[in-house]
Amino acid sequence: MSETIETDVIVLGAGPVGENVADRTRAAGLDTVIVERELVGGECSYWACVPSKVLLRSAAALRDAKALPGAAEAVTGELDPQAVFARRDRFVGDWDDSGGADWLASIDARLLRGTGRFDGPKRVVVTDDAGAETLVVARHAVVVATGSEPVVPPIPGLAEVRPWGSREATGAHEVPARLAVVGGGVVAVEMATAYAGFGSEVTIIQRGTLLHGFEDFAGEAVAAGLEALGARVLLGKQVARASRDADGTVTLELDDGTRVEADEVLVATGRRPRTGDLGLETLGLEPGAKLDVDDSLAVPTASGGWLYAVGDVNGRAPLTHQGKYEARAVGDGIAARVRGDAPELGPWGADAATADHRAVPQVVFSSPEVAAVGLTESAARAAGFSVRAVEVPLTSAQGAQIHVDGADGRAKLVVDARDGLVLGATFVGDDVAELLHAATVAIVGQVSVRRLWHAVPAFPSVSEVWLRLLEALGRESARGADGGLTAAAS
Ligand SMILES: Cc1cc2nc3c(=O)[nH]c(=O)nc-3n(C[C@H](O)[C@H](O)[C@H](O)COP(=O)(O)OP(=O)(O)OC[C@H]3O[C@@H](n4cnc5c(N)ncnc54)[C@H](O)[C@@H]3O)c2cc1C
Ligand SMILES: NC(=O)c1ccc[n+]([C@@H]2O[C@H](COP(=O)([O-])OP(=O)(O)OC[C@H]3O[C@@H](n4cnc5c(N)ncnc54)[C@H](O)[C@@H]3O)[C@@H](O)[C@H]2O)c1
Repeated sequence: MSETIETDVIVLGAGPVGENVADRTRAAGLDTVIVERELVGGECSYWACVPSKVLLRSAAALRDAKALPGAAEAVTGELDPQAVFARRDRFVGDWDDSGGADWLASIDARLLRGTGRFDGPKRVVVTDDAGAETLVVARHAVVVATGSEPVVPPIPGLAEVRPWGSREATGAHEVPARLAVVGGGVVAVEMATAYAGFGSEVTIIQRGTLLHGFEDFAGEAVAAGLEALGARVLLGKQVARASRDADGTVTLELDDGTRVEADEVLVATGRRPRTGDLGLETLGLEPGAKLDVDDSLAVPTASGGWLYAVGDVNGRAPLTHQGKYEARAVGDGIAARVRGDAPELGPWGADAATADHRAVPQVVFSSPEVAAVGLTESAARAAGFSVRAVEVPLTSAQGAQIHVDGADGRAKLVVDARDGLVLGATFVGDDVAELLHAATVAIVGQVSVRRLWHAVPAFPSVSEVWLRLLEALGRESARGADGGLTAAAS
């Protein structure tokens, strides 16, 4: 061991979540060492959220312009993928993390570059690229924020065709003429949308339906949207085997005998927590498994309350914004304990990640977009709520018709019939992302539909769809403690 460092808090992983932990612990004056083996900023900044959204944005803007008389006539050329890739390169800083490292330096967090591994409680050994080892010992806490890694299913021949993962799809500099996409989750539909927008001949192969876990109409609309972009959508089919010819063509044989040929194949079949090589066995925990946490983000099985896990690695809500929310809670909670104060850990307390269970917002930047928060109708019923659910077309708000010609889409509100509180909302349509936060505020703020009648959406904004949803619940929902819904619940 070349060196031993003592510090108040160790943060393992400098993705968006680890960075936010360090931000809070440093704000509280705690000495903080943050360990990163790749790029400060993590998956999200360089290979996930940011580049994927940049790849999607230009084609979406072009589609909108082409759907608007007056603007359409001004569009005289086609999308230029190379210009989009150049814009993406700018957003990811050409995969240079000096900006992130400078920011860590500016808050006086100590960045240790290398791979961190536990060597017993509160002890992490960091090995740098040259093999030099540093032992870091935490006085108070270790926060694991090592993210997740893609899973490639054991389909015969698949690994041998050298498939793309999300890194290759978000980092590409060329557009394959034909792209096959295996999977039907968020990565699959967003990347299928992006490459269809670039002019690739896209085939998406999914064993079930698209966007499982969202309201059914979301996946159905996205499947129709992909077909409208020229993609082939094969649902209820599995890839049985894969091979690549000498000329580079990949052939996927499906379980029903269908053959799909492509120049590249993107495997987007989910991710697992990155805990396989963290030395968890030295803590009596299982390597490779997600780190289960309580609402203070502590790993309860580790004695002494010094071990925390935030972001993708705990498997609660693997999204950047939700991980950053957990990071703020855990950083402040650790600081409170060190000061000798009791952290606020009750539901909706400052140091508790309550929203992970009740109000996780997510936007899928497909065409149409999908924006959802809270429970779907079926999840609410499964959880035992007495449910009232209503759906309206997005174009019932005139703002949606003005926004773009040929507008389409749906909005759905799921309400607890016993007290009129909002349990969940889903919006599908062009540019619906910005509708979502109002629904998140309604759920977290425990605003009843009775009170929502007084939240008047501006005319002619797309937000008027909220009024249409209330009208679908009925004017009687403006009265009574339960919003008048009990009688109408099923
Ligand atoms: C294609 C794609 C698009 C996505 N788009 C969105 C989106 O639009 N919105 C959204 O909210 N979410 C999106 N996500 C999910 C989002 O990327 C993750 O939720 C987010 O990156 C999780 O942050 P994290 O800090 O927990 O993990 P990561 O971003 O994975 O960061 C973990 C960091 O820890 C480091 N690390 C791991 N092990 C060690 C170790 N032993 N020692 C030292 N360092 C280590 C890694 O190098 C990495 O930098 C997307 C994901 C993908 C794949
Ligand atoms: N806009 C966003 O918020 C955004 C964008 C991209 C990714 N993400 C997050 O990143 C994470 C990873 O996304 P993802 O799409 O890779 O995972 P996912 O879990 O959302 O979807 C995985 C898909 O792969 C399919 N699948 C799994 N095993 C398979 C097999 N053996 N054969 C065929 N299909 C199989 C599943 O049915 C599912 O459709 C998710 O947590 C997601 O929410 C978020």
